[in-house]
Amino acid sequence: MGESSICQVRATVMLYDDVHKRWVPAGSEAPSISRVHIYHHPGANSFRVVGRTLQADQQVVINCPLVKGIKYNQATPNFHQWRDPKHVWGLNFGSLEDAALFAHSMMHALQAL
Ligand SMILES: CC(=O)N[C@@H](Cc1ccccc1Cl)C(=O)N1CCC[C@]12C=C[C@@H]1CC[C@@H](C(=O)N3CCC[C@@H]4C=C[C@H]5CC[C@@H](C(=O)O)N5C(=O)[C@H]43)N1C2=O
Repeated sequence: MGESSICQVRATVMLYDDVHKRWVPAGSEAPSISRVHIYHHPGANSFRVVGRTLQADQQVVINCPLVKGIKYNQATPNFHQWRDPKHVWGLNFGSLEDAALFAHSMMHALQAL
């Protein structure tokens, strides 16, 4: 039994560049919409956020394990963010519905850990 997707949304995945104090698109230079999933591995009871660009190249722009205690910050209805040991991730959602769906699944995952 592998991983299954518990939600998929469209979002632009951003990383915060602490040096220059600005957000940069994850992956390539140009901001692009990605399909972002939260995958659940029932065996290990683990979750991770995986996003791939919608273009043909399907570049993986985020592959972030979720660990217990992560604070998920809904900075605005459309822009949510969280920290991992090395990065600050930001998701600019394609719609408010996607934002709400992702937040719901994220909160579920964080409670299940
Ligand atoms: C304690 C802690 O870690 N605090 C973190 C947040 C946090 C809290 C709790 C748990 C986890 C975390 Cl992560 C923190 O405050 N962080 C994380 C790194 C960046 C930031 C620091 C300073 C700047 C000031 C402004 C603010 C900001 O970035 N935005 C405002 C709200 C939405 C607004 C929306 C979109 C992005 C797209 C580009 C830019 C723009 O709109 O042009 N932008 C924005 O400007 C966005 N900041 C942050 O969020």
